[in-house]
Amino acid sequence: MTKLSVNINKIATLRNARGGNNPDVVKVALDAERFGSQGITVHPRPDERHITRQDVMDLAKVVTTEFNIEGYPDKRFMEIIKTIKPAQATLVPDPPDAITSNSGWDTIKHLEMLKDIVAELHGYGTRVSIFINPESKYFEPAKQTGTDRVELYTEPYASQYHQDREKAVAPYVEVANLARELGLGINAGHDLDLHNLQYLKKMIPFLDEVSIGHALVCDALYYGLENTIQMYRRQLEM
Ligand SMILES: CC(=O)[C@@H](O)[C@H](O)COP(=O)(O)O
Ligand SMILES: NCC(=O)COP(=O)(O)O
Repeated sequence: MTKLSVNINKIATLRNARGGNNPDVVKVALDAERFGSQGITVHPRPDERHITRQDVMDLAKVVTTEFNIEGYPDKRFMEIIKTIKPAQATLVPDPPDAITSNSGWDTIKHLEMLKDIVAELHGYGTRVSIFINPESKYFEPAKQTGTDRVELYTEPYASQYHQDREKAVAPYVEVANLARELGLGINAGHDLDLHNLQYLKKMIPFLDEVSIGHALVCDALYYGLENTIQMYRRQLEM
């Protein structure tokens, strides 16, 4: 079964726009779980443009599904993980000023650093996932880091989907099979939506988890959060 983890970054974006507590990210997370989300994902970026460190502390007290925290493994991020010991930490190579995550790790170049980070996170009892581009050369080194899973960076798939979905998905099928041969768990995320999700799942039926935020929150403006979460869940169960 492929789990849906709802990324609530954009709920915090809306909240921060007015400086109050509306929408309340804790309430949205609890409601998302009640509506069928099988995990909650957040990405507390250094500039706190959306999810803040305090949000993460507050959510850690109440999230009952899998709590997945994404981020660049700097001192601030590692302190957050050490403090709350979430179910999963997803390492992304984002520079502080990145408008969004736009690439996976060069696991060849950063192998030794990632090995140390993965070992430290395992010491906290946290599963580790490493954000990765669909390029085969990065997968054996990813395995060498000791990571439990990789997260396939799916923006290139999403951006090509409408032009030629077979061509768009091909590299992902190739590296997903390689990851499985290596004994790596497989997550996927970035720009997945109600148009492209079902085909990705069909072509990679053994996906462990998808984390979806931006498109899902946008869809919820039209369909409501409960209906939207169930629409995404159905895409994974077809
Ligand atoms: C790692 C990834 O692809 C996304 O989870 C990322 O967290 C999106 O970040 P923004 O919500 O800041 O665009
Ligand atoms: N890891 C991907 C994620 O959490 C959400 O990405 P997006 O759906 O906001 O693009």
